[in-house]
Amino acid sequence: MSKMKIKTKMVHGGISEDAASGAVSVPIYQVSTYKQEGLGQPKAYEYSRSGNPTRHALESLIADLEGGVRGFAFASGLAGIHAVLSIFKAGDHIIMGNDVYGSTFRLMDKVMQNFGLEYDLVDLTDLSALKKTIKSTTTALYFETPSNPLMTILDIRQLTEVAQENNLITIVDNTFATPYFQRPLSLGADIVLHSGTKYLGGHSDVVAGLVTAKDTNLAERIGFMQNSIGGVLGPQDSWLVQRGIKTLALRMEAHAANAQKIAEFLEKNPQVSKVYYPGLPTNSGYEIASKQMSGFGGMLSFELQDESKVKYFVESLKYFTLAESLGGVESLIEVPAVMTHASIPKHLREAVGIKDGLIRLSAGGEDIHDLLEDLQTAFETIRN
Ligand SMILES: Cc1ncc(COP(=O)(O)O)c(C=O)c1O
Ligand SMILES: N[C@@H](CCSC[C@H](N)C(=O)O)C(=O)O
Repeated sequence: MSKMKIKTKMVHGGISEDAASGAVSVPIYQVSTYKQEGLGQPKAYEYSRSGNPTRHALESLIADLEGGVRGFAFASGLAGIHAVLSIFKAGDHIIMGNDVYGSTFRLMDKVMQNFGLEYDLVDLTDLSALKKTIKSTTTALYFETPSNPLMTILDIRQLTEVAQENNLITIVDNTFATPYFQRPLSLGADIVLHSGTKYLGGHSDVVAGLVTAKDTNLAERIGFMQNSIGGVLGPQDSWLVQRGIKTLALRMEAHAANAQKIAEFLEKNPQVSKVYYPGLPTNSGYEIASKQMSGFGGMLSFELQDESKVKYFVESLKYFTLAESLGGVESLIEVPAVMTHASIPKHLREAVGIKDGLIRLSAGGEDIHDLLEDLQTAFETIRN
């Protein structure tokens, strides 16, 4: 039989039904502990932090989708990132993309550093900068592509080649692309992680993190940290994320189609000075994105010619809700410098190009005509 295609895997991948009852959705096992056969004889599960059938179904699904050996579900994306960073030890040096998500930076800078992890932020579009930063204690390379919020595209294949030559573990945050559009493990990465709060959940109703690894050694180390630190995803939320993933392919097509049209609309607008969307041929990441992604995603950012109008603009929209987060069926808009990336000091933010006036937008699944009309009205409002 031919291998299951990614779209089919979203519905039937991992553990997608209940063998005992025939239920076509995995039941919510709302339970903390499991009866043991005899002393020292647990069955498949012994305690729900260590393993829960509903969570396990989701974990097997993310592994299946990304091509990993085992998956892990956490109480948030950051809990997953924390567990992954915890597999390293004091004195290890990690190289991070210089425009990683603000709270990932904060976790590294304000938490992990206190436990002895060292890090450098590097512009990973510049391979020579990466090579110059690698030192004898460097153990890992960590990045997002597309990045939050500038949609910077990094060449996963090229970066993992450098990482492999230097025995570094490559960790990719695949939140923006999702496994529907991009699968970093197939391009040489070792660990892939997600804020499941975003496209995987897809309905702005759950906070979750998902991780998967390419080999059993890494998977065992992450699994040990998941159980030891304990930031696991509960059964209700595991079920919600699995349900979200069933429609991921359909939603991603809609998000990307809307984002492409919005980006083209913004690019033609004289009130806009710059648009960041990898699906625009004018974007510096367009060629690499076309090679390593099968779609450009639903996220984009832009700058207004007149930065003083940003507040007025984001507050005058009807369908774009002013809110942090992304990847839900409802369109969202936000200002990274004040909202999602406020945890990055201004000088670091500005050095990578996150200006105070940058606006980030998550294209939802609404009718594109309504979305464009809403934006057009806001542009007219700020012009008057
Ligand atoms: C790219 C990216 N990675 C990780 C996270 C962290 O995820 P969470 O909010 O689920 O902890 C976020 C957003 O919060 C994000 O945008
Ligand atoms: N206030 C939060 C930041 C949430 S950002 C959520 C999401 N990753 C996004 O980019 O929209 C914090 O301090 O962590």
